[in-house]
Amino acid sequence: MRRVGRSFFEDCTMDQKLSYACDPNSPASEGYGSRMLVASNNTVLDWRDYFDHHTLPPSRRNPSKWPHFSSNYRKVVAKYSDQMNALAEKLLGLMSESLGLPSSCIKDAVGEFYQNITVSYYPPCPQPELTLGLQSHSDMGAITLLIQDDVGGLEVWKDGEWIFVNPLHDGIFVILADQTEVITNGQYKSAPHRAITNAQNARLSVSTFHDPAKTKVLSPAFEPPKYHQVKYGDYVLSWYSKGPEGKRNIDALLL
Ligand SMILES: O=C(O)CCC(=O)C(=O)O
Ligand SMILES: [Fe+2]
Repeated sequence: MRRVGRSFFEDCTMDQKLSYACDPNSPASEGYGSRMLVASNNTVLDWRDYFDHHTLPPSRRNPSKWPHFSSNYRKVVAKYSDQMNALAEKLLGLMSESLGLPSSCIKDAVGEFYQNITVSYYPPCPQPELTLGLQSHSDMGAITLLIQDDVGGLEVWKDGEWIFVNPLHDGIFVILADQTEVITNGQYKSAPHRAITNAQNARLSVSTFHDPAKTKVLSPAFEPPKYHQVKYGDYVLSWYSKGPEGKRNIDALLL
């Protein structure tokens, strides 16, 4: 997956990339784009190019919208999507059991996965201290599975400081997202994270997001609830209108 992702960003001409351009006016639209996140005061521009693939449910999967320049690109993305889907479901099952719930509990609360695969490409940045690759945020959905190359740049906010995530070549980094925090009533917390840049090396990461349907209503599976119930589509709209900074969107749901 890393190899085909890298080939798109490094071997294709700008015209080839732009032939798959996403719609810049529609959040999370499928295709190639730059700098998705802009801070609410419009000042922060992320130092990032990306390609977003809509991969699940099967009705959203249309490989003709994915690059064809590398011969097996579409096959690799489809297979990777299926494998990440199975892993995400398994992990949510183990988390449910760890809380004394039936193993299907969190997955049932999320419903059918809406899965997006985003390949992020961070070119070397001449002045890395002036910008971020991707500003601080927590992911909106249920669970994100991330792989990165050996350059490194992902940081997670823990105990009041940013912790650098050492790249593990064969490791998959699990990032819990906001709806898992709601469903587990805060027993599992979503993790604020960001990507920093560096002046020397381009960096690649692949995030596979597993989200509820926009129509799904999420609420805590435990009493007394600590979070308001929320329709996922409303949550996404508010995330994009207020900006992602840190965890302020999920904090707004606290009772
Ligand atoms: O590039 C990374 O390591 C982080 C990517 C990320 O957080 C995201 O795509 O939501
Ligand atoms: Fe993220």
